[in-house]
Amino acid sequence: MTTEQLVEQIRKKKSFLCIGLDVDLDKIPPHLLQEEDPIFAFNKSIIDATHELAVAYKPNTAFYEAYGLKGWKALEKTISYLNEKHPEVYTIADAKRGDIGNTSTMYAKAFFEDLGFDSVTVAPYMGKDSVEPFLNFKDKHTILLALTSNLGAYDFQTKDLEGKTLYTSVLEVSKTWVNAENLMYVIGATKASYIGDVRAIVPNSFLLVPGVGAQGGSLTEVCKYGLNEQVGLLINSSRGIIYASKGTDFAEAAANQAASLQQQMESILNAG
Ligand SMILES: O=c1ccn([C@@H]2O[C@H](COP(=O)(O)O)[C@@H](O)[C@H]2O)c(=O)[nH]1
Repeated sequence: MTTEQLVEQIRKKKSFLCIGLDVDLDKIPPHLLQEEDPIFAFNKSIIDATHELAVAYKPNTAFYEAYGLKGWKALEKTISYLNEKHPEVYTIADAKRGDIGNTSTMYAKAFFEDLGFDSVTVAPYMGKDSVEPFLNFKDKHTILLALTSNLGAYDFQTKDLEGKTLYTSVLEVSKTWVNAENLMYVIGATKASYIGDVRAIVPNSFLLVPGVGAQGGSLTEVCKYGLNEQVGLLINSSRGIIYASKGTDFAEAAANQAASLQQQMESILNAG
């Protein structure tokens, strides 16, 4: 999907919500465990109930890899379902990959060609040649970890490196790479006070912002400095939406949580 198509969806739905499909078999409604594929059954119900409220879905691959072959099959079924039934939604494989060039090329093929995701999250630590293979794919986005939502972000990302912080270098240097227009960045919602600085370096890029809901980040704070002319934000919530109820009403409860965030987003967009 192109950035323009994503922006069109955001304007149409008045939403920049991304729903995280982080499926944990210990947390889904027990009645689904009798299904042949409980992970897919859960995802399908959540997607069907929320697709008009969200513009993106983000399965975190760890939650599928943890279940071996049946987890990977559920991931394949989920992305196929999204691409076939809801082709207008944007898809993110939250896989946090990145390796030497030829290996990165294989990661990119796995997520973009085999599975058919629109984007994949990538760690910048191994530098330019580890990221550029992802950037070579037309109409696909590479979402670079810049300033993450967890506490450990302060261990390295905010540390000074030759007069600037490490995450600032990630933003500045990555902007110079070939096909940099295919980059987006992960900025944690818990780091809202840094978003003005981020926008000073990447005013036009999309930011994937996890950390609202279960991690305590504030949508309003993120939007204050994060919005740009194309909206430029995808706000992710996973547990706060998909585990709103463990009963038979789980999909409806998820839709209510998603609707609450979508309404806040609509008000913010109308006010801007
Ligand atoms: O900095 C980051 C990068 C990725 N994540 C991922 O986003 C979701 C957040 O889930 P919640 O349940 O809404 O907290 C999850 O998949 C994380 O691995 C992040 O939180 N922070």
